[in-house]
Amino acid sequence: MSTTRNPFTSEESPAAGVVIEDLSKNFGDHEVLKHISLRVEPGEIFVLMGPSGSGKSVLLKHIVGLEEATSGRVLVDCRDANNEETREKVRMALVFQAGALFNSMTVYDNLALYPREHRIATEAGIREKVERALQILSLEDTASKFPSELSGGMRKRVAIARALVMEPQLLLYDEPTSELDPVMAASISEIIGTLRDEYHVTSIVVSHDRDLALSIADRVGLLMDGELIALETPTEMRASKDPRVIDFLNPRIDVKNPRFKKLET
Ligand SMILES: Nc1ncnc2c1ncn2[C@@H]1O[C@H](COP(=O)(O)OP(=O)(O)OP(=O)(O)O)[C@@H](O)[C@H]1O
Repeated sequence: MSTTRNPFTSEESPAAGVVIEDLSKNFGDHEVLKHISLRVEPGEIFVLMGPSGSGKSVLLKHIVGLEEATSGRVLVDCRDANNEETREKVRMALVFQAGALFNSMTVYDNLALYPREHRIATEAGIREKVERALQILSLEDTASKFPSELSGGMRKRVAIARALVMEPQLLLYDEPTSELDPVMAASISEIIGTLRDEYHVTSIVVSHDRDLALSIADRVGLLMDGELIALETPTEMRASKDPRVIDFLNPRIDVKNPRFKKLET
């Protein structure tokens, strides 16, 4: 089993793997996920892509135990994802689309919130962890600022720093580069890559960002209409002959025949 070199202490802790076995999910008679099977290895960066509404967020929710499978199962670090004990035993951190920071608290207090609530260290120990996380993400100057005073890209970095303070075995990102300019998006991708390379955190990233997926992923999964139609390395995906993969990665803009008109008729 690969291990996570904890960035905050000398302690070693196992990076968590994820196993999804024949997972299906229905909401009423809407089949949102259809017989999904995949493994994310400890220390891997797995990027899940797919068109809007294809089921990416629902799949992520199954991994963090927020949705229950209609059939099949999800294991995190060999434990049932829906089991309450799994959330206590496996340190999972989720970086949300909008960052989900508390606007009434400084950046420092946002980062210190989890370790304070869970009494995982003394105040001096918490300071050390928070300062280390801010340093990893080059955010040292923002500690006393409020989230509203930061740019969108900085807020995303703060959200990642806050997740790091939890010393996660599994980091899940939901659209980490959405609403960012291409340079900022590239820097967030680099950070995700660095965390894998230096600390061997397992990362699952839901993203529409083709550049992110093809540059930092170990493997990419492509969901379409609830089906996992491709599960490949970026090199394999670039060379794919599947027209659905080619179309998704290289969308053509056809002003004479716009897609939304097709949807209306
Ligand atoms: N709680 C729910 N009840 C009913 N339907 C739901 C629920 N959650 C999601 N869905 C439906 O499941 C489908 C997949 O939704 P999901 O949010 O996973 O898509 P997505 O791929 O993450 O899309 P986007 O890229 O736009 O975020 C959608 O049709 C959505 O309406």
